[in-house]
Amino acid sequence: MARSAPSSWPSSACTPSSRTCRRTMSARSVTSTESRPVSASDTGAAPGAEPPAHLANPAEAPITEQPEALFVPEHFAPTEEQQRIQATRARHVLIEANAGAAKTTSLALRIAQALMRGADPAMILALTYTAPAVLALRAQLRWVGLPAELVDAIRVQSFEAFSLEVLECIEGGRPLSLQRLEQVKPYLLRAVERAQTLPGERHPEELSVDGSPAALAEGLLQTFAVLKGRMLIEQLDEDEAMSPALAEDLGFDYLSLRVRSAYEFIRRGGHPDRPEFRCEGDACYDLARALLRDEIPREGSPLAQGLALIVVDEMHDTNRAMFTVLKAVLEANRRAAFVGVGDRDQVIHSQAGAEAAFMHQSFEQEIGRPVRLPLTASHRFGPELALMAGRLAHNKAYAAAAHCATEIELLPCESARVMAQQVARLAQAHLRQAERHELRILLRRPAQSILLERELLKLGVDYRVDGFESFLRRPEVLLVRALHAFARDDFSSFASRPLREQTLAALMLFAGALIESPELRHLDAVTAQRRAIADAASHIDGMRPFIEGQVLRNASPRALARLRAALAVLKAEDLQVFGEGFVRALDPSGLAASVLVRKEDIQQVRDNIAQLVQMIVAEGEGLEQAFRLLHLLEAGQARMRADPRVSLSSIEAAKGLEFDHVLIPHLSRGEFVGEVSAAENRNLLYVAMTRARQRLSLAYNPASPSRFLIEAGVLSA
Ligand SMILES: Nc1ncnc2c1ncn2[C@@H]1O[C@H](COP(=O)(O)OP(=O)(O)OP(=O)(O)O)[C@@H](O)[C@H]1O
Repeated sequence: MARSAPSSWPSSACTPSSRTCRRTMSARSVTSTESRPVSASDTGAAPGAEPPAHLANPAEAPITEQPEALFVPEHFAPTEEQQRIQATRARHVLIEANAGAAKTTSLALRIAQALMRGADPAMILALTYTAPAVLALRAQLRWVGLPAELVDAIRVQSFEAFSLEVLECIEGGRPLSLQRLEQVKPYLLRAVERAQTLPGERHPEELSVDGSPAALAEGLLQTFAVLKGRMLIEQLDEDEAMSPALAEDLGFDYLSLRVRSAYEFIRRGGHPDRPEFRCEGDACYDLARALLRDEIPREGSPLAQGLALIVVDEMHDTNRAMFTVLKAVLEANRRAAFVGVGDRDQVIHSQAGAEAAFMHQSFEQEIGRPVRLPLTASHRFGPELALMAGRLAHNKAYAAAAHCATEIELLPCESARVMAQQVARLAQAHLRQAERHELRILLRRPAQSILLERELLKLGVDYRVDGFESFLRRPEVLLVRALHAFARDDFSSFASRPLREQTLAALMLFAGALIESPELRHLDAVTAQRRAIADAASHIDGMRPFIEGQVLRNASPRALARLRAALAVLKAEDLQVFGEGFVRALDPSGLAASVLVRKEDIQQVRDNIAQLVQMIVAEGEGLEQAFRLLHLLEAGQARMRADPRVSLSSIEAAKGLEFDHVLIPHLSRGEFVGEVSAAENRNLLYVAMTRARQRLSLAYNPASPSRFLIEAGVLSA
């Protein structure tokens, strides 16, 4: 039976552009006889009966006795499981399924179906945890066959971006946005001081700090992220005074909780309407907090957006703050249907309070009993990889669709250098293939890219980096390059303005310096620095005076001693002196520890500089030539094509995406680690492996392979 898309779309919410979109879509999506009609019985309702409350979704279209036309995607035939998700009218639907099991695709089909039913694109809201997940969902919306302008009209946003938009609407403006943890550090130190000096403090003995409070910064910020993500403080009784015993009950120390409340006081202080600043995660937290305190008016609430469909991708990464926002959005849009998808083995943000429970008991208790629908097989990769991924994820069952096959390749390499060379050759061979396939090299830590990038550049392989900077642009590498230029008084290789700006910012960061300028005194420190750097970087001759007049003059005494010692080594212009003495003189760990916050970032600086020095020494041609080579490499990199088929990235940046060929190097003991729990490292490898479509290459040192390779059954014990 042939069915056509509805001939008349509801006009109330129709904008001119969405009308155009709909016309295009209705022409494309006329269903064929192949489409399986999905009846109300799929969702538990008797055909023709009044929809029970748990099915109500009149915002999309009224339920009629007519069997419904299904949207037909362009490039593939949805499975019955996918069609059931697409056609469901259940009010709340949750889908928990393995990586690659078509969760995002099924959300895209569900959205297309809502549009078929007459929903305006503006009535659809898709929320995700990360920016890559936003891209992944948009890509699948296009893949199922929705026209580009229609996809653009659908709101696909991270919880943070959505919350920011809502808050802006309430607050009438945006507060300062702090991107780097280092920008937050001065506020943090003020908060420690405030907590320690607050009159009437009942437990001052709990607040004393041995040594510099700066050393506490990382731990404090991590604690804040968990407290905010979990909204622990907001769930306490307002009259309950904080005490060491209560802090212990909550699983935190008293000092962290007191500093947190001082920090929040400072962050909110000064502005009656909005906080002074926000950093990542704060918008979602602020909105959730305002909701819990009933500060968002129900009448005319900015959350009441007349939505017909709300979907959440990567729901396993939801934390309490996001869940609070989601609940309120559902509450304010009661006619909307909801579909959430996730995979508990992909939780890689537990540090921000992510919990798979929001797809289970919390959902059932606080929102309602959902209809759970299955997606049983991977459509991304073949059975061998599915088996490995299943073993890694605590031996869970893992099926693969019949059309998938993935080659698994093992690359034993006896050293990091050999590994870099082999991976670079593989990338070179990849680019020679006729097909425009994409190779993604996934790294656990950015420092692992240095040798590899050097080899890629040597072979003239175009590549892109995602999730971290190319090593040539990392602040610590720019610092070393700028010190060398300063020592020789030759800045000719800093020809581009953005490079000069990045370099001066890196120097200010490591010097621990603040801009001193009478003209900029009226500005806050962040804005003053941005202005001063923009001014100095506008001309190449501005580099030296800025380094002398701001960096070295305002550096902290300890940083200054390190920078001067490093300059003395560089002035010797001797490769051997450099190789033996540079790291000792600069003391990268000490330098970084006094200005950076996260232990992982401090280790990155140490590792990056160590790798850089090793690389320069290995070139073996003299110091000046080695630095010239760095500049040439950078110039070569700047000339690279815009869409290279080889990319290097962090695993976090690849989450939710997929690639024809995935290569994971450094799968050796002690190398696939970071400042997270063993469980989260395992999840990171699970996410990395399951991004592969046709080929997965795993490189490791055969003398000491990672235990994960053994647990996944890739290697025998
Ligand atoms: N019915 C189908 N037939 C063929 N391929 C399909 C089908 N459904 C989905 N796919 C493809 O399967 C792959 C995996 O789908 P998708 O990205 O939706 O999975 P996912 O469950 O969201 O994955 P992850 O959780 O790992 O991000 C995609 O390449 C998608 O285009």
